[in-house]
Amino acid sequence: MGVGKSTVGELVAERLGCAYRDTDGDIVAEQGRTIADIFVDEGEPAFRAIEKQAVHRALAGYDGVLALGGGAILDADTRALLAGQPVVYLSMDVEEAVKRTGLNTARPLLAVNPRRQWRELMDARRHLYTEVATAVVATDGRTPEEVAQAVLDALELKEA
Ligand SMILES: Nc1ncnc2c1ncn2[C@@H]1O[C@H](COP(=O)(O)OP(=O)(O)O)[C@@H](O)[C@H]1O
Ligand SMILES: O=C(O)C1=C[C@@H](OP(=O)(O)O)[C@@H](O)[C@H](O)C1
Ligand SMILES: [Mg+2]
Repeated sequence: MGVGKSTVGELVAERLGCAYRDTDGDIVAEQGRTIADIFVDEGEPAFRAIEKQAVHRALAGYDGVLALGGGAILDADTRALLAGQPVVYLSMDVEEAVKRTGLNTARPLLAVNPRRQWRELMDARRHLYTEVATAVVATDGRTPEEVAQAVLDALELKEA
């Protein structure tokens, strides 16, 4: 969360001259409410069910860059769907995470103590990010443009 998937995903798509979509954006458009409101109204399990459908719909016949929400890979079917696709895991350390997400209330899972909650989520999820990733790109100390370039390099893709 907050590592730059949405920001960098869009930049990578621009450079490749291909489509871009973000499953959180799709969910907000389809539901007509924010991610935070879905969590408050219906809870995390309901959000995960909506998210799973959104990822499956987004990937069907898709040719472009897709930014996922950070928790999408908690679902085993979603992880299976990602197998065989180029998947980039963007990483950062906890201090960078707090800088990028700390004052923002859009991410309900970081709402109370962002440093502790981010660390706990990463401890629970790191192995899943590693499992689905075909490339890992560190984002600490890099601008979004530099991260986008590192993603293209890691995937051995050239700008359009
Ligand atoms: N490389 C970077 N360096 C500094 N800030 C960044 C970087 N990438 C993204 N950000 C900022 O961090 C915040 C979270 O980015 P976002 O793309 O929404 O992350 P994600 O989709 O992974 O949660 C945004 O305010 C964004 O502008
Ligand atoms: O990691 C998570 O569980 C979540 C990440 C968020 O997306 P970003 O990773 O784009 O912030 C969003 O889907 C929701 O707040 C839950
Ligand atoms: Mg995002």
